[in-house]
Amino acid sequence: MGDGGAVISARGLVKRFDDFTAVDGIDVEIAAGESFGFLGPNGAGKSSTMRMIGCVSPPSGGDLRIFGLDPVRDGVRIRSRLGVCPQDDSLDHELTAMQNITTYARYFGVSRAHARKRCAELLDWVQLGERARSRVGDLSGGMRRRLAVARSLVNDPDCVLLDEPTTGLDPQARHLLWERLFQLKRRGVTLVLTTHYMDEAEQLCDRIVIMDGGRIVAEGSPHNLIKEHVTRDVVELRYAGTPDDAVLATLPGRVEKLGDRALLYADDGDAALAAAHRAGLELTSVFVRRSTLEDVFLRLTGRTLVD
Ligand SMILES: Nc1ncnc2c1ncn2[C@@H]1O[C@H](COP(=O)(O)OP(=O)(O)OP(=O)(O)O)[C@@H](O)[C@H]1O
Repeated sequence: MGDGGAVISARGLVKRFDDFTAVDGIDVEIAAGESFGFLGPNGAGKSSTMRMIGCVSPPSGGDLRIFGLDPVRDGVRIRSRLGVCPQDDSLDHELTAMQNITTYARYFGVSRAHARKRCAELLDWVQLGERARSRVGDLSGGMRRRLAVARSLVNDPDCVLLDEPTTGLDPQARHLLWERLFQLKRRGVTLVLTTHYMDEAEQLCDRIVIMDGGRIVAEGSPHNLIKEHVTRDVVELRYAGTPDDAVLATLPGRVEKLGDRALLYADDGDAALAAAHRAGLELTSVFVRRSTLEDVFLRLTGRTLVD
């Protein structure tokens, strides 16, 4: 495979659109069997990176290897081992669920007889067996996402690229899809996904990079990133009016002001909460929670992921 077993290896990877740089020299190494995420807000450069990895958009600079191969020269060989689930499902809404997958299977040279069996198995696996004959236009958003995932597996790929797999889905549909992705992970399939949902990154990924403005601002396991960049707990303080900065400065821990609320970062949230009550702030609501990747992003960029 080359690159010491790396499925994906990028060095100084760049993507430019005319004079705009969408991906600005990133280094990424993804090992076989890993579940890896690109986390970042809209416009961070996640999809541009995925499209280069998926061999649909050539890099403007740097070095990229997938399975040790060059995506520009060896795109066909790479794609035969990759599953790609793009952000816009690119499903044909006039065709049935089954037809969407069988058509795709033929691109990969799966024989007609075998394609039918394989596609039926995949539809069952994503719980769409009973909707095989339904037109895609009649399926819900969650069903379409599951169909797109099933379709990306027709060639039995070693690595699956999922661009925002659950954006726009309701919680039940997201959890069903997550469960299926866990199954793939357990089978040893390498998963590479983009997301702007921190809980998705925390749930699914062994390791993530946080992207902002085309660059990587942090890398590590979700657990370690939180440990490294923020405290264990956060107290969310909502207040009436404008709080006195001098009072906020007396609170134990780092304070981050965000519009109508302040975040108080402290390892012992309950003690910090008690101190906030004692400080005499005019609070309308308070609660203590564990720090998340959202807090890491805020710490590193000064912005929230959903800005
Ligand atoms: N084909 C293109 N031509 C010009 N600019 C582009 C093109 N594709 C992407 N961009 C720009 O590159 C930047 C990064 O876009 P990209 O889609 O990679 O971000 P993203 O992190 O995936 O965000 P999103 O979650 O919105 O998809 C954006 O500012 C976008 O407008």
